[in-house]
Formats: sequence, C-alpha cells, structure tokens
Amino acid sequence: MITFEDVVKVYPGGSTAVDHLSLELPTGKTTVLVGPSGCGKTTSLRMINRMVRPTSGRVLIDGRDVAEQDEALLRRGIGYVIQHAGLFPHRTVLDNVATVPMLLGRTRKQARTDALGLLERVGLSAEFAKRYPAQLSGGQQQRVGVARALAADPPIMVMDEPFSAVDPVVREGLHREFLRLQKDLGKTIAMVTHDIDEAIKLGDVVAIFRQGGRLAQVGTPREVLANPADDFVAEFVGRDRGLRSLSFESAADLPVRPLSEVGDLELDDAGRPVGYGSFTRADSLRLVTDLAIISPAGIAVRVDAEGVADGIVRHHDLVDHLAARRREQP
Ligand SMILES: Nc1ncnc2c1ncn2[C@@H]1O[C@H](COP(=O)(O)OP(=O)(O)OP(=O)(O)O)[C@@H](O)[C@H]1O
Repeated sequence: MITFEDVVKVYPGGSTAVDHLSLELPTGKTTVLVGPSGCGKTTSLRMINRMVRPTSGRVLIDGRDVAEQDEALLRRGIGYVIQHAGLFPHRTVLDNVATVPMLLGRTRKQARTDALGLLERVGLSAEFAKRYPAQLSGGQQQRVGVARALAADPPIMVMDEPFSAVDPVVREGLHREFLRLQKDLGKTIAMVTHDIDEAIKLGDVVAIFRQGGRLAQVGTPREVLANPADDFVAEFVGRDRGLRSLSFESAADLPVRPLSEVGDLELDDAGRPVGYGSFTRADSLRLVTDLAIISPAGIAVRVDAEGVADGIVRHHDLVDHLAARRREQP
C-alpha cells in the first residue's frame, strides 16, 4: 500500500501544489488521481518515486517512508510511464525495453528474450523490435513505454497521463489492453489523468482533486458517481452521471420477455438475432439501455453464451427495473 500522510508541497515561490493530502493507494489496485489542470496531481505522483520531496508530511510504501529509502532501490521497484512515452530515440524498441534489465544484471540475451515477451504482452509483434521510436505511431510508442516500465517487474507502476497523447480510437484500444494486463499482473498502480471518463473506466479507486491541491473525494468509480461529495465533484463527474453509473450495474437480474412478443424478430438458423443489438447477462445496464435507445423498435435482445436469443427487453422494462432497484436499495 502507498500512503500519503498529511502531505504538503509548497514550491519555491510560494504556490501550494498539494495541500494536506492524506490518501491510501491499495496494493494490487489501480488508483487514479484526477482533477482539473494545476491541482497537484503530477506533484503528488512524483512524490511516490521521490522525484519531488514533500515540504511536510510523509509518503510511505508498505509502511516505510520513501524519504528513508535508497533512491536507486526505491525507483527499481517503481515503473514510471509518462505521456509521449519518453523513449530513448537512438535505441531500438527492443533495446529500449531491455536496457534496464541489463543494467540490473541480466545477460544481454536474456534481457532481449524477456523484452520480446513483454512487447508481445503489450500487443506489439516481433517485427517492431528492430524499429526506432520515431518509426512507431503514438499508440505503439506508448505501448513500448509500458513494456519498458514493466521490464524490471516492479510491484508499483506510476503513470502520468499515459494515454492522453493519442487519439480517442487508439486510446480505447490502449485502455482495453491496460485492463487486460492489469488483471493478469495486479500491480499497485498510481495513475494521473485529467479525463474523468478514463479515471472511471480504469480506476479501482478514484481520487478527485480540486484547485489548490486539495482532495475533493476518494471512492470507487461507482461511489463517486452515485454520491458526489459536493457540487464541484458532481459537476466534474458530469451531468450524465446517472446514465454513466449504469456501466456498473449488471444486466444479470434484468427480467426479460419471451421472444414471441416480437412478431417480426428475425433469427438465423442457429437462433441468433439478425438486425437487433444483443447483450448477455454479463453485460451492463448501460449497454442494454444504449441498445434499446438505438433500436427503432425500442428493443434489446438477450442472448446466451453461444449468441442464441433467449429473451427481449423493452425501454420501459429498463425504467421499471431501475425504479424497483431504487426501492430495494434507496
Ligand atoms: N517545479 C515547479 N516549480 C514551481 N511550481 C510548480 C512546479 N511544478 C508544478 N508547480 C505548480 O504546482 C501546481 C500543481 O502542479 P501539478 O503539475 O502538480 O498539477 P497537475 O494537476 O498535475 O496539472 P496538469 O494536469 O496541468 O499537469 C501548479 O500550480 C504548478 O504551476
């Protein structure tokens, strides 16, 4: 666990970047620090790997003050990923990833073999290994940046706006890969973003900062959407937070109607719906709502794991279901 204990950072010149921050970042989880520009997110992040020192207060990793640890050893345990990847421009992709393990004593051959494996994990095939960073797209460079940070297998990853320099489509792909990787690796991650959607999607915990380096609210994405602490948080998470919170509601208990209710529901030979959006019990109510809204008939079709239709949901079923849930858990 990473702990901020009443941390203050005042830069020379007098501006308070971080104001009495107390925060716990749980082990094996992703904590996203999010907030408007200049509210102290990067400063807080950089106090974890001691690139910035607190003016007062302490930052602890598993109970040990980072200020009392050997700087090189501390940083070896913390992978660092920044915007624009920050790759070594005159080294190949493979060497960008293999350099740190070699410095840590791996043989060149072993480090390169490991690097190829890591590149594959972040979705880059061997053909990219011999290229130089300038010969890659922004999204590919960012993947190399993640692979490089993972190379020493650090328990902690500190990521400063890792996905913000790429376009929304590429970012979406990087998000998916990030979630897949993190599910496998279970690193303790501290990530900074100014994008609340990204925070909600990637964070197990979201820490929302306000101007002046003050913490406005900490909670799971679900908690901050459902119960914003004040007007600032409510505004920051967005007016559509009700709809967005449906992303965390499972469609498993949503009652469905028999297929026979829809006269012209077209199914293929295997019983899969044709021309209607479909969802499974594992999907979210947000997807079901989306499908029902898009469908001209106002219908979403539920399918089983094989894609075979087994029920339908109408617009108003969703409203009824949500109202019933609200009554059960006010
Ligand atoms: N090295 C520095 N010297 C003086 N002031 C600084 C320094 N670094 C940051 N600041 C100031 O501290 C405050 C917090 O900056 P910080 O970069 O931590 O915010 P941020 O939330 O990460 O912002 P952004 O999203 O724009 O990157 C800002 O007012 C900034 O101008």
